[in-house]
Amino acid sequence: MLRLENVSLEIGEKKILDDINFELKKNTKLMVIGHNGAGKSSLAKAITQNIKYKGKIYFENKDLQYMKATERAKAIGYLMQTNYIEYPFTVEEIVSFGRYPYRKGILDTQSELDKKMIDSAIETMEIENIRTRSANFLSGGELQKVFLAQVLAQDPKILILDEVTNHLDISIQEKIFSLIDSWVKKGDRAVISIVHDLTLAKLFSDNILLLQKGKIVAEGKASQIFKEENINKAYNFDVISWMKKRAKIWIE
Ligand SMILES: Nc1ncnc2c1ncn2[C@@H]1O[C@H](COP(=O)(O)OP(=O)(O)OP(=O)(O)O)[C@@H](O)[C@H]1O
Repeated sequence: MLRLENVSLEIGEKKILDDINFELKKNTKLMVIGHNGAGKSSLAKAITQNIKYKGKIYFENKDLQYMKATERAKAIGYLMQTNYIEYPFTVEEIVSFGRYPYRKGILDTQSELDKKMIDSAIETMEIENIRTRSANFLSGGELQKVFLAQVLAQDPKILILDEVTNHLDISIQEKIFSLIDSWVKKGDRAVISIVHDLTLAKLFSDNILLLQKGKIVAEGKASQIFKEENINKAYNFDVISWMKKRAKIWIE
């Protein structure tokens, strides 16, 4: 579905992404993990064409660089790590922006399908109660749900979610990843989630990419990635002992 070939990115002297190669298959949930500054968000920006890179990125064998912006938006939906809105759009308006790739022009009216997708995204994210409210006065968690609803309304084939559970309380975190599970199960779709929470990565991934200083240092199922020799080295920290210690305090 998505293929990266020798993707590299340098800013000044610094190598941000270093010869990245991987393939994202249909019906897969891929999690990207790694230390702060490992290159996770830069990888998301390269895939979504928000940053210049060397190498090739293909969506269904089409070079993403040469796809029209609207075609790319139908292929890939991107929820950035930080989102803010300056103009006081309503929640419904923000969600409806997800449908722009399907309109003929800025003045084109919403189709029945647009309305259906907007309603469905609002219902899925359980934000009906704030539908007519201005986004300027929403809490961080509410705003995050609104942006996720927008990207669901966009109905892409691949979702790229950068720290999607930012601002969301623990009960919503579980819900969001279960929802992403169901979204992928609809078929012919895939998701790439960048997460810091290694428990979420273990629970909700089919595959994991472990990045360290812009390089993929391990790739595979959670059972392979969370081996001490991989994970402790990549974080330069005894991750496994720390995770065990954390888990232990909740077991009586
Ligand atoms: N436009 C830029 N100019 C200079 N350096 C940049 C730029 N964008 C990213 N970087 C650097 O590239 C490195 C990787 O950044 P990136 O945001 O991709 O990391 P990350 O793995 O997502 O980190 P975090 O977990 O902290 O969000 C960092 O050292 C960052 O400072």
